[in-house]
Amino acid sequence: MVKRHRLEPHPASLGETVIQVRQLCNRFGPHTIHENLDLDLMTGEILGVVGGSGTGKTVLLRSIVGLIRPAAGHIHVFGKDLEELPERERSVAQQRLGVLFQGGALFTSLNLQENIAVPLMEHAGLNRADAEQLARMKLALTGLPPEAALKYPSELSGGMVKRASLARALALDPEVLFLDEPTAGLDPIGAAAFDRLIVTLRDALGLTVFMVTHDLDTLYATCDRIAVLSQKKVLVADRIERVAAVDDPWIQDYFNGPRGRAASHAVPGNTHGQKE
Ligand SMILES: Nc1ncnc2c1ncn2[C@@H]1O[C@H](COP(=O)(O)OP(=O)(O)OP(=O)(O)O)[C@@H](O)[C@H]1O
Repeated sequence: MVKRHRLEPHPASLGETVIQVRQLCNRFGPHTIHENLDLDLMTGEILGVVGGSGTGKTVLLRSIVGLIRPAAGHIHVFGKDLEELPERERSVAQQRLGVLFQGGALFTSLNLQENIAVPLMEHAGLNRADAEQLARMKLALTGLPPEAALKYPSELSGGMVKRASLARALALDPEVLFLDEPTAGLDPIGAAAFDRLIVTLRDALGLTVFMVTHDLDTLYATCDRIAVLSQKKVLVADRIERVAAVDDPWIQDYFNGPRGRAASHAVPGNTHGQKE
């Protein structure tokens, strides 16, 4: 088994609230997904968002970035409610948010540098030559070799697609990065490398990261705090050892089941999960 050691914790104490979700309600027809959900995302942190399948993690992500209109509640991004902003200002605020969607969402008919050049031409007004040059720099930032720039998504491994998708999420120099299941489908070595990349980029670029994941190793290796979605709200949002101690059946199964204990044992000096 590949052990994924916890990376250096973020040196700075948690900053200000960059995203504030209050009393959020999301419904699809008769189905209520979120009911009065509250959550804060602090500047500079990596927040892991976990919960059972269908608890609404992706819906929460999509609500925050403005892709789903909530039934009720408020989402303040950089201190402003995106819904209340005029179109132009909303678009500027949304460009400060980068999203790595589940599956990557690259255009299959474009090579990698063209994929990343698209938002640079559309939103930053760059000409094609400058956009593609900057696109190659973004690809390098995510650890891809120069020759990857001219490859098409179908020619790449899963890990390379993730990196290219990350490069596209970073195209417009966002301040907050949203990741939906970033390590899903990667082998343990590729997943561990992606964990390191996320922490390195957070530190180097001063990013704040909101990450939906089921990957316990990723949670232990990268996250400053974990938010657990359950019963239509955020049940708890705290440091992992405190979350794992919460007396809730899903939390106990998840963090203190065999896989949770194995992931926590991979962290040097961690005592959580060692008691039966
Ligand atoms: N556009 C939509 N229309 C109707 N229902 C939707 C829509 N998007 C999501 N849902 C429903 O909302 C619920 C939450 O979905 P979501 O994808 O957020 O769950 P999740 O917690 O991310 O799950 P998983 O861990 O399995 O990816 C699911 O029941 C899903 O079917």
